[in-house]
Amino acid sequence: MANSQSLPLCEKKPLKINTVQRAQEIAILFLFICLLVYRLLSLTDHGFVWLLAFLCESWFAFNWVLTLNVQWTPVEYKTYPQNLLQQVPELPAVDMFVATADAELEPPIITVNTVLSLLAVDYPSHKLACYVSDDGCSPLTLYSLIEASKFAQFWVPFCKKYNIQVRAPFRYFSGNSKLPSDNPIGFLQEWTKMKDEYQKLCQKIEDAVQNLATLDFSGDYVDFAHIDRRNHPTIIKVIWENKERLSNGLPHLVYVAREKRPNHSHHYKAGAMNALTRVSGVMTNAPFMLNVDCDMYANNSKIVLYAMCLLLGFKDEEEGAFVQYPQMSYDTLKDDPFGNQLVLPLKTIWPGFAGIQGPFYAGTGCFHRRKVIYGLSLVDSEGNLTDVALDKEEFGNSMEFIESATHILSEKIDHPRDLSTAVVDAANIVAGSAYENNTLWGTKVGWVYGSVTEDILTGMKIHARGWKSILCMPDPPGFIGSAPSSSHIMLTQRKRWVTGLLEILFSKNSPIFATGYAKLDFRQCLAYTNGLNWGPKLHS
Ligand SMILES: O=c1ccn([C@@H]2O[C@H](COP(=O)(O)OP(=O)(O)O[C@H]3O[C@H](CO)[C@@H](O)[C@H](O)[C@H]3O)[C@@H](O)[C@H]2O)c(=O)[nH]1
Ligand SMILES: [Mn+2]
Repeated sequence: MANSQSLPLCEKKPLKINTVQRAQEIAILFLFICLLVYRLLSLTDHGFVWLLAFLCESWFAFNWVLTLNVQWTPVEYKTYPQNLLQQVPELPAVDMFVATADAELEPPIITVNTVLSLLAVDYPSHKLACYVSDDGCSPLTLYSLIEASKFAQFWVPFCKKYNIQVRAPFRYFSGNSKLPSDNPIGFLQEWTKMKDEYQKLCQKIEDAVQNLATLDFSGDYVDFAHIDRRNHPTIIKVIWENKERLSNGLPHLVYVAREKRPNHSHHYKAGAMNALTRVSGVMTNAPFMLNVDCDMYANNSKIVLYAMCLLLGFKDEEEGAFVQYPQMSYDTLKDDPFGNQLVLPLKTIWPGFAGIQGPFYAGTGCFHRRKVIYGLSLVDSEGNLTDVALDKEEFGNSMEFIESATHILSEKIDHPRDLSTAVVDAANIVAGSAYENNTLWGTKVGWVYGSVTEDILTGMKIHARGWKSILCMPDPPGFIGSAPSSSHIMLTQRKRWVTGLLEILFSKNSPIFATGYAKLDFRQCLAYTNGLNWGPKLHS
């Protein structure tokens, strides 16, 4: 940890407020109130129509209050990675999760690019491990990752040597990235070689996609022969192990297809994240976990350093249960008719939430403290940290996992271990489909089940336990993902989001209860209510 005498790792600063705009907003609110009072006073004279108008205007006014609340105290965070490198000689380990679910809808080359961008971040490689969860249980995904790990042996040193910014090769070679202006000696030669190698990688993956039937189901792929993606045992493959623990080598890369059985609910992405949490727990047990969707590549090579500045830089850990990078998209349609760029939220909603109890968890581009995911609360009358009891009923039946979780909750740092057969066997057990039966996984521990917007629900429950969260908006942006490619796909996605959000608002998990009975800040409750109400607001 950084010592308190030293230079800061980060700062939280209020954003400048436009006073003219603020005055206008207050004036509008005042007019709303006058109008509502006038309606009320003259209700008896005009009857039903007046009442209807009163109700509509009240709804409008209520939404105005919600909007103002979010935008009232925006903040920004600044980070100082150079101070981190000077003052924290032993940087903490980070486990990085990438989730993919369907090799057809989410082409392996996209997942591969996300993985490559993570393997190449500026952070000591022996402190990183990348886990890919494949809910599609596809040999193509495994094959692509194996090939990508070979390419990474050249790509990662190349990126670090020339300080390349965008380390997802498909973006780097797409022509949007600038070549270094000073053109160092040998650069062009290496650049050309790298481009060739990347094209070969694409070709190999494309060939495999076209000729899946001819894939040789022996060796690494033997588990995939006659596989049924809805009914199969766990498959875990250590694709690359940084055995010598080289700080300038490649991070571990592990493929995980958790067990699926038709009579067991797999809880979609939340289930995948919980399985990866346990698998990584018994394998590397890093105190911090990053999770990204398979189509969200790291666009800024310093993402882990920034996040660590924010997670280690405040005296009170309570300041940050998680660090969230806003969601952004590339290749949106001209003029962005569907608002996929989410431009307005970047200016208002994200900094606004950050100024209350912290940004919501957006499901991707987020660094979590592992102990918070294990259910650690800040709610103790003496102000002490409290944790959920650590036993099989809560965490499941793996002694290896219980031991690793005990270390995390008691702040003990695990010694790095080899990813041996015994370790992989333990990981197989915790990725089993029945592992969570009669445990607290999905309720008090891990990602919360029961919502299609599990991210918002999981984040809100963390806030309700008294934690704050932190926004990280560096320039260039930390993560960029693909936007829905057609209006049809966009509408399906939006419908899913809107339904999920409304379900949370009207369930026992509603922020209204969480502010009454738990530690959700009242203004944060209003901010969540505003967000959960996004659908009806959009269309009213
Ligand atoms: O059974 C599943 C279903 C999905 N996923 C993965 O989850 C991610 C998100 O799913 P997607 O279908 O792409 O949903 P989006 O609407 O694009 O995602 C946004 O909304 C989701 C629900 O709120 C969040 O989980 C995401 O992080 C957020 O980016 C993808 O990487 C999927 O591969 C799984 O691993 N297993
Ligand atoms: Mn997606």
